[in-house]
Amino acid sequence: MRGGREIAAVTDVSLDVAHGECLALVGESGCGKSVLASALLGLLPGNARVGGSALLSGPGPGEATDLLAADEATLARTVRGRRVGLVPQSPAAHLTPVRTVRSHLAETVRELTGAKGQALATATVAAARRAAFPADHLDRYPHQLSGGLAQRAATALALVGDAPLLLADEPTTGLDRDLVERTVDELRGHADAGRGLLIITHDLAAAERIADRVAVMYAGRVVELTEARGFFGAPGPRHPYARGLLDALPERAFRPIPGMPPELGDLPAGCAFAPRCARADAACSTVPALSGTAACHHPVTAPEPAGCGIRSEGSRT
Ligand SMILES: Nc1ncnc2c1ncn2[C@@H]1O[C@H](COP(=O)(O)OP(=O)(O)OP(=O)(O)O)[C@@H](O)[C@H]1O
Ligand code: NI
Repeated sequence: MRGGREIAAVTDVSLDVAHGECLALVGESGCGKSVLASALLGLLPGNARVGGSALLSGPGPGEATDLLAADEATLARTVRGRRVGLVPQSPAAHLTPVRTVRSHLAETVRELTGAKGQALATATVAAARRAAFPADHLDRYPHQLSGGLAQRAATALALVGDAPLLLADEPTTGLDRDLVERTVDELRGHADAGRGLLIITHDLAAAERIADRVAVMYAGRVVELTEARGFFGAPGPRHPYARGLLDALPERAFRPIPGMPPELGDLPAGCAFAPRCARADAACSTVPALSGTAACHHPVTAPEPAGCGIRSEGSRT
């Protein structure tokens, strides 16, 4: 909310992540990805309103906790770090400035595993190694870390608890390509061990590398939710926006989606993507429901020749 206005940052989202599964949440900046992750962990500012439910299986067999209904004490004591791990989007902001990375990691390892003494020291170094955080930088303070190192420290912290669900919000920001791959492979390992992984990323190559399914958000809504293999390969995305995201990649058509995402406080009536979409017509004045895998009145049904599907006005680079 700005200036007393109310903004719907996330609307009508329905997602699930299974044990052993990696779901990648993608979409342009400002579409609501981080708000969704923050809502699940009770980390939204006090003036935010959240409706609906978010069920996390456990703690016992056949039980589930509604994260949106849970009180702060429950979230702080039993959920955050233990049942749901978080790699936050701005890791530097989550590290205490006056403590070294070793001290941060050791505290988390002690809290979550009970390790003490030499075992704690060894486990702390091992936790850093999991996220490719260099052991000889463990005694640095947050302000002495590059963006990439702060990112790795945050990932190391999030992995310590081996939580049944891990939310990783842009976990590869600031990393070189080889470290991107190493990091997402480590995250994938979290899913391969039977846990759930929701990765939020701009990096479609990283999503393609590790995701089982992909959810595409646009202006606060999930517009496509589908198997990663068919999304990145054939037949490709069905939503024109999702198709545009892939076509914009340098290694694909390198053709940007024309225009800009709408302001969330000033959404067009009907399909929010219609003003940027070559397929839009009168039907798009109503919001399309997610039916099948895409929320679109005119989903793409077959691969299209280059130049179709996206309105071609605007610059090409
Ligand atoms: N505390 C807040 N007060 C007002 N608006 C907010 C607040 N937090 C987020 N928003 C708005 O909610 C929208 C969604 O933001 P969010 O951070 O979830 O986007 P995102 O998809 O994660 O983008 P990015 O890829 O840049 O991280 C944005 O338009 C943002 O301006
Ligand atoms: Ni974000």
